[in-house]
Amino acid sequence: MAQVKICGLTDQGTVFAAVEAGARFLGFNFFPRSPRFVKADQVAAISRDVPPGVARVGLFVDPDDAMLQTVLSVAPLDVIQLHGSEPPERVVEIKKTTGLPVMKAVGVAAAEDLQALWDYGLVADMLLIDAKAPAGSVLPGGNGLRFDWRLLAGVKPTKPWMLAGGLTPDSVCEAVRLTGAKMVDVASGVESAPGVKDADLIGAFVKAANSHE
Ligand SMILES: O=C(O)c1ccccc1N[C@@H]1O[C@H](COP(=O)(O)O)[C@@H](O)[C@H]1O
Repeated sequence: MAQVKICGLTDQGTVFAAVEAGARFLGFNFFPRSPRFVKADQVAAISRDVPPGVARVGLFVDPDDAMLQTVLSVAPLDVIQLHGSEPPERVVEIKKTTGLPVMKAVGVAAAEDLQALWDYGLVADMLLIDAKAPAGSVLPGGNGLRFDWRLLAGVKPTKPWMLAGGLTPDSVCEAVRLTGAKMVDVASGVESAPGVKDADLIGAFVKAANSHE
């Protein structure tokens, strides 16, 4: 059984669908170039009735302090997800300036990429292990790409971590089995078109993530 984060929610209906399905993390994407981008005031409106125990995660890509302050002055967030090339010192700064826990994304394509898990494990509160975006991609994540999950065999990060990258209702159970992930994150795998979440797929994803012992 793995806890689920549904990332890239933009409307009340799918926030409700994710909560109803049992998602424990709701992701709101503040990267302007993403098809899942959502404005802070919209997040404030659609996340108002989120029950206790469900964390609202703000996804940022190399944000400056002004951007973080602007968003946080409007949108109620519980966790900051950093999905850019923020170095460890910047993770420390953002934790300090926002006062929120930070989940740092680490892109993995090969065994050598795993070193970053130890580096960021020293400073971040949580880690997000995602497929590394191909060079030249517009999006550093959310591309529906997976990595070779066998790379994580025997790897025990020092901080709580989520598995991400190309997960779908059909693949998430196998991903959890192979990696031992206790938390999983999905964006494109529960959409009917880029940026358009599908309540049935969200339900199927959470059910599949929970079906592994
Ligand atoms: O979803 C996006 O548009 C996005 C944009 C920029 C950075 C990260 C993004 N999404 C994150 O990427 C992973 C995997 O997504 P997918 O399931 O493969 O589509 C996930 O952690 C999202 O939070």
